[in-house]
Amino acid sequence: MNDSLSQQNVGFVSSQSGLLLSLSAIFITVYLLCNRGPFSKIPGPFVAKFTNLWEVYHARLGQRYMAVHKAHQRYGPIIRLAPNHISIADFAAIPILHGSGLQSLDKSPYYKAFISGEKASIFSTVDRKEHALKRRFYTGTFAPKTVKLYAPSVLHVLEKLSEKLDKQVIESKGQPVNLMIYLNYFALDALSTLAFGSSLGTLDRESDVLEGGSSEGIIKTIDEREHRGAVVGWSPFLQRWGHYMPDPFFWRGSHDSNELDRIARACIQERLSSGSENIDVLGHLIATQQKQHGDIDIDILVSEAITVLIAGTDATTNAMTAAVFLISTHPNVKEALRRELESALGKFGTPKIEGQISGLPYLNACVLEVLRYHSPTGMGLPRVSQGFEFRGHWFPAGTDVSVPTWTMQHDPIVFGPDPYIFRPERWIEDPSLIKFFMGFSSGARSCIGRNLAILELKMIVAVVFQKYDVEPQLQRLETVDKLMHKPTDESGWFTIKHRSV
Ligand code: HEM
Repeated sequence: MNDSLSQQNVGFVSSQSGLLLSLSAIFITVYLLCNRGPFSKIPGPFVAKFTNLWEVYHARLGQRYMAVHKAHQRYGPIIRLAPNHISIADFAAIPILHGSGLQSLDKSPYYKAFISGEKASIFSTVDRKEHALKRRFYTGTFAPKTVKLYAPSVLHVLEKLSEKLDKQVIESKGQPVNLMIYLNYFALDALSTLAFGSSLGTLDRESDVLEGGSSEGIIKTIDEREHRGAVVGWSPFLQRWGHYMPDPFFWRGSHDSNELDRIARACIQERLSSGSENIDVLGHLIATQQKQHGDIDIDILVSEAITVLIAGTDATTNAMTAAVFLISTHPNVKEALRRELESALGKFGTPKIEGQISGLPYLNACVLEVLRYHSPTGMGLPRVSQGFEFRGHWFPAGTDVSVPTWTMQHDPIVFGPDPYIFRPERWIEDPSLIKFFMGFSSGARSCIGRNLAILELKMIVAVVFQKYDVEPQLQRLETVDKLMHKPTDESGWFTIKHRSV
């Protein structure tokens, strides 16, 4: 009896000391993480000191940009978002992170989550040298004077969109219409016309279901791929093992990607055998490949054409939807815009050539303000430090660093006391604000499609507000943050009628 009691005592004492040891180990680890290491003085959400799950969690909720913004408001301009990721809300950090040429930093391994298949694209490749080679492939493809040559193709798709909207005015009988889906069809058709040499024909069919693809359609496929990448990107564990997760969020949506690949390949093959010399993105890519390598590698052409389609469609659709929402809910802006458009295009007139709208200052200010206020790429774009000092902090090589785009585009020190107000006039009152515009990023990894994106945005805004009266269903623009910061589906519904004389 005494023996068993003393054995129990020994067991109790040893389990107590085990517990004590574990607690001490946890305490020491927490203490060391909080008080030692290069980032011990950098504040941030408490859990972010130990795990990248803080970022994964907010990305999965689709509100990461706002979580980062609130964290900056609470902890200051330099904060820790994960054990190895620091967010720097300071314009002075932009040239360090987003410099040109060899001054640029590698993209963070976050982007590996967007590699589909074997090869990384111009967007997803993280390595600077590999990227520089890919970027050379696009030399001149999206230069301002080249994009002007694409305008007739885009205007042709715009006419088709306008016909479909005319039909909707009659058929909807005043009930709300999903305008965002039509803008998405427009972006898909315009970009496939330019990049595949042949339109995906989504406006004609009023459907994004591809022949042989799943009934969910290509828009949902792109959206799911982006959201999945935007979540697993923050966690090397999920990048590797995510597709074994029971949650279908981590693996669905690959079927339509294969269909897109098949369609792009067929269009490109047809174009190559026809010998056509159309002036479009595909024509440029073929010519550059011949010049640089002397022959054609169809795998590269297919992969780049799909990259252009995916990179260009989603961001442009989001920006166009946000533009229609924001302008239609700001009557003063809408009236000022219509005055300018009418003086350039006549009453209810729509653009027939690009030159009619490219130089309109108020239209330009509206586009800049949409991209600032809504920020289609709201997140900080993560880069890998090569070792630099900033504001008294040392960021050793290998640290992930980013500048939070949405937060910076709402900085009251730069944009004045009303950064949360949609007010295009600010760009006309103070043209020097353009130095702080981050809509397309900057430096070596900035957007190659910005000239085309701006052209499409201006065309859509001109046609929608010259021809129609649109009214959103929601009172305010609701958004969700995936890879892109986008209007929710509900924000895309509008009633639409012709403008009365
Ligand atoms: C309003 C529309 C658009 C916005 C706001 C936008 C924004 C951006 C931003 C911020 C980046 C940098 C991404 C990063 O560093 O992670 C980027 C890159 C890129 N964009 Fe766009 N974009 C738009 C439209 C387009 C269009 C129309 C195209 C193609 C025709 C395009 C093609 C690309 C490509 C290929 C990259 C990767 C460039 C590189 O890494 O060298 N984008 N875009």
